[in-house]
Amino acid sequence: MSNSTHRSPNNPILLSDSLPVNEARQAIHQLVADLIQESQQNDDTSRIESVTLDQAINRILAHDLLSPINVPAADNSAMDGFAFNGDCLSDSNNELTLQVIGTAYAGKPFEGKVGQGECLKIMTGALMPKDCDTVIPQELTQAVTQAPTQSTETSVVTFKPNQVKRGENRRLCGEDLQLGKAAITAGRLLRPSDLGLAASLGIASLMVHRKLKVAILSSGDELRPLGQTLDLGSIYDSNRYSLTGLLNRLNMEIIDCGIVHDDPATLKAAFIQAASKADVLISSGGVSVGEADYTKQIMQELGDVGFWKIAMRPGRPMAFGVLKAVEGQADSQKTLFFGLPGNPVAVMVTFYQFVRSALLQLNGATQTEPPLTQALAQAAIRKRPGRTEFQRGILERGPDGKPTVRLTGSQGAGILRSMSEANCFVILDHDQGNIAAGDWVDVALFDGLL
Ligand SMILES: Nc1nc2c(c(=O)[nH]1)N[C@H]1C(S)=C(S)[C@@H](COP(=O)(O)OP(=O)(O)OC[C@H]3O[C@@H](n4cnc5c(N)ncnc54)[C@H](O)[C@@H]3O)O[C@H]1N2
Ligand code: MOO
Repeated sequence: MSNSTHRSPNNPILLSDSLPVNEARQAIHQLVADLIQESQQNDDTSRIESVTLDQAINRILAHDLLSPINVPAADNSAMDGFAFNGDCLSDSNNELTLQVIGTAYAGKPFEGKVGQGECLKIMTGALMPKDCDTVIPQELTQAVTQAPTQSTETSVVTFKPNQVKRGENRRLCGEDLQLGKAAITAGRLLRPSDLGLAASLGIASLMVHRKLKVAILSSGDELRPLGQTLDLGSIYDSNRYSLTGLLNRLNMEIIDCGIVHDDPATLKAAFIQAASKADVLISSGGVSVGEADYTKQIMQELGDVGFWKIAMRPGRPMAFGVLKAVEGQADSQKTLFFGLPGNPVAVMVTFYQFVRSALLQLNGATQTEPPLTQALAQAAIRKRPGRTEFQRGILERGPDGKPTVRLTGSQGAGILRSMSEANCFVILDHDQGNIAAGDWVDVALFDGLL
């Protein structure tokens, strides 16, 4: 990371009492950009690997994928119907009659010549004969068999010449993809359609950025692992499981560092260990005012980490910066660090708002922002201006067909059920005040479908 003050997580601007969400996002984006630049200078080719298409979903394409062929490879029919030369078309409403001289099937082209007054029965996907440029769909024609003993190949079809325009219902060579042009550009988070597209080009494997190694740990004396009986005041560690789910959805390689208790030496050892193995470390808990003091001290020794109070709810306290695997060593491997607040909903909100985009950016993705949509609030929502709020909601279609959203009950930062029952965040802007029933609000869906 650069030592320039404006890029440091400890920048004085960032220490303002409440940092607006957008400024926090910008600072994270800049630091990640610096880390990427550094690794490019080191010419780190180990960050790229080849994977077969069945392993490529949710990976990030490392180089432009150039098409080795035209798609389609030749002009072909987009409809089941009759192919002919458009010279015979006109604005006339009078029936035109063409002689059917053969059939072209997908994968079995017609090799003969189609002359004036003639046409060819053609199936969707079949190659267009070179004399033909237009296809009339079968349902717009009437087949007239010339003589009961003759086959369809010698029958005629009639249709109105004003029902189709020259060149219609034909897919042109290269109209989908052109030979040598980028079919998918570098930085794409690969979706099912991209895998299909690569396969349609005959490409069986893709060069992708290697999975990021993301270490996770939970900090807190009250935390117990699953399987242990709870004593008074202790709770099960749920954050590591929410984080595991979030990271699996992004196809990251997870290094689970377990629960670390509130002891400076243990915490420091855990951070050093995680930093020596991982590209990114995400911890939860231990960043609020009371607890941050010794965490701050450790962070200062291990790297450059800022402790932020962000103008958002939930997710107000958060630590962010870089850690080094070896204390005080300038060229030690750098690990991006997110110290998320301990409250279970705050963990998921801060992951959504800050960590997700940073991981995608660090992993080479060009499009890192999740899409937003809008819905009508089913009921009034209380909101104080001066902070961004991430309420949990259910997006559904209202009786008039318009998208509406309702909140999932109590919205406390520790109430994980409010997340579990929701299918979206209702995002209320920094300057936004109370919302009235029927107002439009921003909504971010949890699930991507295609
Ligand atoms: N005086 C102040 N107190 C607090 C402030 C503040 O600004 N001033 N901020 C509050 C907010 S907002 C949050 S969020 C929390 C964040 O504190 P920590 O990050 O130090 O988190 P903890 O205190 O460790 O835990 C908070 C809460 O979450 C539970 N927790 C923690 N880890 C886990 C886990 N892995 N699985 C399940 N639940 C977990 C923990 O038991 C606490 O109930 O600080 C406020 N206080
Ligand atoms: O903002 Mo805290 O992060 O409420 O949970």
